[in-house]
Amino acid sequence: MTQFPQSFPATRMRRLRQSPWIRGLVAENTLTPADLVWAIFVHDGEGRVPVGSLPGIDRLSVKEAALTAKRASELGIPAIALFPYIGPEGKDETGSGALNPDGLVPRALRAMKEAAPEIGLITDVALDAYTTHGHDGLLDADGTIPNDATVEKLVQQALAHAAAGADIVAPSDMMDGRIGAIRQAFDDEGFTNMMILAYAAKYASGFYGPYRDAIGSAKSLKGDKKTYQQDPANSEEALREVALDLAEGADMVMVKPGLPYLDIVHRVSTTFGVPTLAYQVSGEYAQIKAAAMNGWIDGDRVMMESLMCFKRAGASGIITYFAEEAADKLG
Ligand SMILES: NCc1[nH]cc(CCC(=O)O)c1CC(=O)O
Ligand SMILES: [Mg+2]
Repeated sequence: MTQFPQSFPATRMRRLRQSPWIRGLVAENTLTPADLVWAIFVHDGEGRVPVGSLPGIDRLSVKEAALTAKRASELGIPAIALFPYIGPEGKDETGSGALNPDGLVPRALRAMKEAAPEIGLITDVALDAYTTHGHDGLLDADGTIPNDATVEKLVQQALAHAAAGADIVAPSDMMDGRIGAIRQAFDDEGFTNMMILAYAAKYASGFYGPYRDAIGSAKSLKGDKKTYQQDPANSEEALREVALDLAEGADMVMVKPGLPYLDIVHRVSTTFGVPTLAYQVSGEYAQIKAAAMNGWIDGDRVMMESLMCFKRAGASGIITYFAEEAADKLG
């Protein structure tokens, strides 16, 4: 522990806070558009469709997604994470739509790559958007989510994304062993340079509410995800999860949700020293927007403060629905 021999009045901490230039000079952390990953929703229809529980966020057609990739490039945002809205007609019991090499996500990937090849594209590997029951995996008759059978599906989904031009796949399902299985399949198929961002420490959280609305799984979700996502009471467990995913071949790890879990972000980044991303999830975005719309907080200020806090905690980057707004302000 550092020693602090200073004492008042020789030391006055307020000297370094007296004007913007000195505050800027001594700032310990910075936030730039390069820290942001823009989370977007894509749909199979035309144009943009607002998501009621995420004010300012629309589901985007493939065409709009391509324009968004160009916009990201203009704003200096390095990467986009895309999440599909799949209507009832595209869902089934086993989530077979997730494996379709010409499905919505592969088509969006191709269009976005063509529009802005300089932007990194990150896909969500999980079955929840595609299953009638809304779980990230398969669902057995007795209500269990079978681990190993689910992993086989996820491998196929990840391969479809890689073939369509994804730069990073991000398995968000929390099955055991899926990172190793995906890495093995990538190596077998020649996708040696595919990056894997593991949602290593993902908690069973109430903060995902608006997202499930956005991808069309809110109404269909049977039960909860507590048998595969982590218990919010635990942090040692998060370190074990991260260690396993790194050993299995993850290049980067993610902690999710974000703000309420900054202690986990900090512990992971200091313990492992690997790129650690944090996901400012839908419920966090919605809280800030709702309070701002009521005039209870200054929305812009709280947006920027929340993003800076991720950096201070040790995040290498932040997946956020605020990416466009924040990058615009920072630009
Ligand atoms: N594969 C599921 C997935 N991927 C990203 C989110 C949540 C993101 C958010 O709330 O913004 C979820 C939701 C869940 O686990 O139920
Ligand atoms: Mg795990």
